Amino acid sequence: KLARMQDELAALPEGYITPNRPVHVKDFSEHYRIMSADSDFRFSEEFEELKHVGRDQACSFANLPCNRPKNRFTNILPYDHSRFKLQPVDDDDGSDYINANYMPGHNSPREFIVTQGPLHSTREEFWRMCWESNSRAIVMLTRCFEKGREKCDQYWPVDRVAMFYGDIKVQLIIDTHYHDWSISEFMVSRNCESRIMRHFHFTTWPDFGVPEPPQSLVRFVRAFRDVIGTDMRPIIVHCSAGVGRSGTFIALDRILQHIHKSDYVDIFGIVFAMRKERVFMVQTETAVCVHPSVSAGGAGGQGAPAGR
Ligand SMILES: CNC(=O)[C@H](Cc1ccc(NS(=O)(=O)O)cc1)NC(=O)[C@H](Cc1ccc(O)cc1)NC(=O)OC(C)(C)C
Repeated sequence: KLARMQDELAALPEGYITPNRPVHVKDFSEHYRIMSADSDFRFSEEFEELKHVGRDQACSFANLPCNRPKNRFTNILPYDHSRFKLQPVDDDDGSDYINANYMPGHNSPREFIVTQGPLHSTREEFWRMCWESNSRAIVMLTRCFEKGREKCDQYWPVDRVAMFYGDIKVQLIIDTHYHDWSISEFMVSRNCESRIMRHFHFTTWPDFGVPEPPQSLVRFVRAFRDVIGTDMRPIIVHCSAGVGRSGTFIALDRILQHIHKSDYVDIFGIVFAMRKERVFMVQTETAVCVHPSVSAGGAGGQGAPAGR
């Protein structure tokens, strides 16, 4: 069946971009060898085919004068059709706007909400999105400062003193530190209702770089998924722009779950689908190669918490 699918794909006319390119897991190492040969030549060719995917879609709300200051970067704007809409506040133009898009995952078409690292001026909107989406998990993939540049606001309390972000109260309950990440639990309250939200913070992934070793990211994704399971409430994912590291995290989460139940993997199709929802999802063609030995659980768990 897979061979017939691959023959049909190969027979498609020149220039037709196929949204799906399945590769059999047992062939993945050979596939990776071929694609990465000559300085990733075929990976670069395939990545180039994704360049324009989704780019014909409107970003009209992001470009409204009242919303422009809410965007961290001028070239990273949410598409209208998949943007998260905040509950509007009275007659406040733009009060439903945040730079964030719904994103499909392995378990559901709106499993994730991908967003930019909050600005100091948009931290209240960020917490409104956490509350109004009914999310119980935040994945953060950047540090607040990298190489002296602000990548993300310090939007959460660093000690047990409660912080208020608009009408939302956030109080740290517990935080556990590991070598490459920390996991915190917050009590989040609004209008006499309280919820527990978890914050999964991966701290060793440089912007435009790769985690070192890449296996640390695989371990983080597995630790995250071990805690979350298939909770159907949206998972909020952000880095600085909410495209490169966020897209790679979601792609890896999908791949690791998919290959537990299937004998093929379609990385191209996953990135193609994400780019229809948010611009530039996954920024470089050097995918984090998931060798079957890792997906079978060979990478080990979180290890003991690092010293504080
Ligand atoms: C290559 N860098 C960028 O495109 C960043 C946005 C960005 C994308 C991805 C990431 N990595 S991440 O998604 O993993 O956080 C960080 C920052 N954009 C900016 O710095 C843009 C400039 C730019 C760069 C490249 C381009 O093609 C168009 C415009 N600058 C910019 O927005 O300047 C402000 C912050 C002063 C308003």
